[in-house]
Amino acid sequence: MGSVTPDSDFSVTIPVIDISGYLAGDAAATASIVSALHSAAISPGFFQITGHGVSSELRLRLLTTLKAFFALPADRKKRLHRGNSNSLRGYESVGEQRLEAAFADQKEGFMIGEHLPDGKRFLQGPNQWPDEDECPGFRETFMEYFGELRKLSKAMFRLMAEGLGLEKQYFDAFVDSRDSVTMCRAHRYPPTTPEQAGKTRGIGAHSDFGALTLLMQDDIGGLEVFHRPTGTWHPVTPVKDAFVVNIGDMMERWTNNRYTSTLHRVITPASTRDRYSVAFFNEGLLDQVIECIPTCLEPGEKPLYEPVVVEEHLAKRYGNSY
Ligand SMILES: O=C(O)CCC(=O)C(=O)O
Ligand SMILES: [Fe+2]
Repeated sequence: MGSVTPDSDFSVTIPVIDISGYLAGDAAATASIVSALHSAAISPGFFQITGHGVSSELRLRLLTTLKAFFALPADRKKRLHRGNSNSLRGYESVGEQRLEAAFADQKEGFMIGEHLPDGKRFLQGPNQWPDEDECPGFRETFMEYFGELRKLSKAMFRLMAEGLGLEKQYFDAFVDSRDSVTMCRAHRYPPTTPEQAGKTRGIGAHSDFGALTLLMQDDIGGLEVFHRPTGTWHPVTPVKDAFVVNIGDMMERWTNNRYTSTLHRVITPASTRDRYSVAFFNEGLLDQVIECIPTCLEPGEKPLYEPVVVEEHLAKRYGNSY
């Protein structure tokens, strides 16, 4: 994927949507939130949400404990390597994932999910954690955040359901069952030099595999989305207190391409500071069949995709990226 300098007179707008009216139960506000979200999901497939109710205290506490975790000695982190896990839980060092063939991602990560002690299925299983005295509060804070993002995800799916003309509980079981697969990965992107900036990838160009991603990013910047018609890259500029939300491949397929799963990447800007982000991937229920949602088909229109089971779809996509 070549990098093209954006035209000076062309930019992609990433809408910022305040969802507080919906959370407060305001019907008029909800109608306009549903419509803003629906059109953002169609294009550009990325938006940012504010007024989401996840406290700044929790977000800051998570960032603080993440910094402490990534600052642990390498051998302590490697003890928690995701290679120990059947469900990709745990630590990965810089360069281990490759989302764009020509570049090893310049990030380190730590993945958690719902703790399922006897996980026998794909992506299901126990988490790995550092000892409490090594990294006080890390486990508790990360799991508290995980629970909050689960709740917020359910709200986002309800808004999408309304936008798609479905009953609002349509996705509830998919997103919020005990067995719903949700992978949450924290990242640290080491700073880069002016010489290296633009030549390496924090994370290579990719689209997300699952249905919907909620991302917390700090104020460094570097996340970019691809505009296919012009072949140009555009920043997702950090907005204070906002989560970035994007449509993944599963939702694109489910909606018969009504919603767009947009290619994105992270170019680590030249900086003296690390960049931190935390992605929450809603991957759904492994046995769910993803098959064109009825309201996404005009009379006479044909589904673009064969039905696929979530587990098969994810196994293929995760397999290709590691
Ligand atoms: O760190 C970011 O800003 C984006 C991460 C991302 O795209 C991913 O993990 O899929
Ligand atoms: Fe992504």
